[in-house]
Amino acid sequence: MISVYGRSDGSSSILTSNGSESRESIDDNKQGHQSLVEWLNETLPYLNLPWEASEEELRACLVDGTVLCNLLNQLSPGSMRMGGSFEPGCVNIERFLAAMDEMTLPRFEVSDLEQNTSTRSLFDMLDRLLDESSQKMNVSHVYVSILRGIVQVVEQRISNQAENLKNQNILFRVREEKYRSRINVLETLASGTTDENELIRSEEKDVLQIEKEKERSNAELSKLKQELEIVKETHEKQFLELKLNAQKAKVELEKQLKNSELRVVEAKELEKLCETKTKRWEKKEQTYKSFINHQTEALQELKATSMSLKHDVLKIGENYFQDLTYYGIKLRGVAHAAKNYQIIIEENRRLYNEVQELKGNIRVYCRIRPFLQGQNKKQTSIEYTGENGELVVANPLKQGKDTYRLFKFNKVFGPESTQEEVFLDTRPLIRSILDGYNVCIFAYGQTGSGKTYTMKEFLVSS
Ligand SMILES: Nc1ncnc2c1ncn2[C@@H]1O[C@H](COP(=O)(O)OP(=O)(O)OP(=O)(O)O)[C@@H](O)[C@H]1O
Repeated sequence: MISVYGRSDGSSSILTSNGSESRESIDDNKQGHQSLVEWLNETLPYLNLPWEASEEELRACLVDGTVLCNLLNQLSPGSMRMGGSFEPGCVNIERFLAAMDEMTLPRFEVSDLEQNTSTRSLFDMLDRLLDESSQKMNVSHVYVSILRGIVQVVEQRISNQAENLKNQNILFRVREEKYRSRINVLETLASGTTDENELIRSEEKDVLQIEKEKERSNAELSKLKQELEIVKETHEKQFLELKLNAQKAKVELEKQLKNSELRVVEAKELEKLCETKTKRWEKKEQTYKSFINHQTEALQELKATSMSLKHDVLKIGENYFQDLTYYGIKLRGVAHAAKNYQIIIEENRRLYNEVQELKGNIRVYCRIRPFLQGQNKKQTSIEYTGENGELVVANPLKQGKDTYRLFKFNKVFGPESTQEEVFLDTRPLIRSILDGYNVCIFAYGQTGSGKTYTMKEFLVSS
């Protein structure tokens, strides 16, 4: 919609459909609006319009045409033909237009205003007429702006009336369509009953189907009721079981609560024990720390001693090496001496065995056994034993020269001779055995003469 606003200088500004207008035109429009309000209050004091009255308030004031008529009567007394009071609505506007005719101002017909399509051109024409009249009749700009405002109010009112007429036309059309549809229904009802019968049959079929469905639904309902009862029983059983379980769980929970309380007490005791243990550990830690410090000090001392020992060991090693070299030299001398010693020993051995050979390779010794216990000591046959191995044996059974018989041995051991004495005389033969010479020692004599006794001791001693 495009609205035309009056101005104090007689010009007009155009407001676009989205309501945008230049800043300059808005300021001019405000000034014109305020001057219009001031003029209306001065002309008709009973209006008592507020200084910043909005355009809507201004329109509401002017909408019924009474204020327009009063204004025209005030500006041109006696121009309005009325008896002191105005009728509301279009009557006042018609009177206002008639007064304008008398004032030879251009006018318009109310019937033209009722047609909404030509309203815009009509008001454009009015605007132009107002411009022309203001130029021709030297009417003040204020007056022209008032008239323009009046025209705008009339425009608004007429547009509202046109909108109402449109709505009424739409309502009438809707009602007409309703009535037409009812008439069509009635015509179809009157046209024949066959369609109705078919409709009735189909309705009966529908009723039968509905009854069947009702029976099915009843059966399903009874089944559902039975299932519901079963479910109810099971739920009750489950509820009882849950109740029992809950009671058991409650008892168990109480037990667990008691156990937990006991555990809490135990935990507190443990906490106390832990505290005491931590104190002990702290004490032990302190003792260990002091011990470690002591040990570190001892270790440092040990390190120092080990260093001194190492120094001493090095010194000893040096001395040992010197001693070793010294003893090596000595050992070489000893080895040299040993070589000579071996030669001397060999020589000695050779000489020794030569002595043994000189003593005799075959030696015969005689040992006289002493009398055993229970033997008569007077019944001996030994008459004489010499130191050079001579032995004289007496035979009482023979007489003369044959009574005594002389035997010659390397040595004769008497009855009092000991085992050591016998061995000392045979020991050089044992050395000859060790020197690699072959030696044979055997005993000869009658039974019980002491061969085993002598040889045993000889073997043990050797
Ligand atoms: N010189 C001795 N001094 C003391 N007792 C001896 C001596 N020689 C032997 N006898 C004793 O004489 C007993 C007989 O000695 P032995 O058994 O050595 O004789 P024997 O010659 O070996 O006899 P046989 O040929 O029967 O074996 C033993 O009881 C032994 O102890």
